[in-house]
Amino acid sequence: MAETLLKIEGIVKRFGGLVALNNVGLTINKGEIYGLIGPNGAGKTTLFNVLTGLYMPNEGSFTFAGKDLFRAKPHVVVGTGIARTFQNIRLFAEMTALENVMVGRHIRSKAGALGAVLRTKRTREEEQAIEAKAWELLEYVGISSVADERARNLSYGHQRRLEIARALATEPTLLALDEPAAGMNPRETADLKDLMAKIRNDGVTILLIEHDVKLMMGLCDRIAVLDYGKKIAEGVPEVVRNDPKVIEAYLGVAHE
Ligand SMILES: Nc1ncnc2c1ncn2[C@@H]1O[C@H](COP(=O)(O)OP(=O)(O)OP(=O)(O)O)[C@@H](O)[C@H]1O
Repeated sequence: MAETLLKIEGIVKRFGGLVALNNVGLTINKGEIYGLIGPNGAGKTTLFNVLTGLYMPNEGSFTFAGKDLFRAKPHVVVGTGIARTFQNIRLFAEMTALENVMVGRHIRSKAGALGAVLRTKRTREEEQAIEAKAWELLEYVGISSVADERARNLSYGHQRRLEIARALATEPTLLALDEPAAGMNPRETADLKDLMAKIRNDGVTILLIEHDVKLMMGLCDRIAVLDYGKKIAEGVPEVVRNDPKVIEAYLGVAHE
């Protein structure tokens, strides 16, 4: 029996008169790669923003790992185990790759602000542990060779991986990736697919937005399709791919 990790029901998000999410419900099981597809403006990123506390939903319910996260603030969401990356890369451009990951890791640190100012032994030890973990994560995503480069000087593919490492630094149970393959060449996309499979095999559930239909069909366990803020289909890739509503709204001829 699949174990439910995330469950939303009846989520409504309005921007003035625009209903960006219209009564959306879905369940993500522990250990799966769950895909979200749909045309531009369908509400995919809005849903991510609701799930990570950046947007307050108007209606609905949201539980994660048994906790009520409806209208929870971003730091509460992260603390509960949801991490994300952004469609438009949001790294600290002037910091090194290593420092970027260390920032992500600080959320799990215990010494606190006073300890950081006083540079207590405990703080120093913790700082070393954070740095060691950051190195480990850079190795994990395959970019430790550029650990000391500033983020802004990294290639696009490396920046995407760095964002993933930074998100993983918060030790998430659910990793939400918003178009991680956007702008990547086929080689980088294939490598990214392997990385996502590895992350899932290591026990992290993945929620993924992507327009690369081939990638999604080959990687996801289940896929939901949004169109004009409504979920119009959900299921295993094979079923979603052949759903006439999905073909009409999104897949069309171009993706076949
Ligand atoms: N902060 C906001 N204020 C007003 N309208 C918004 C806001 N964010 C999103 N919208 C609107 O909500 C709708 C859904 O947008 P959203 O970005 O979630 O779509 P999407 O499916 O992620 O699209 P894309 O594939 O282009 O990223 C769009 O009509 C968009 O203009």
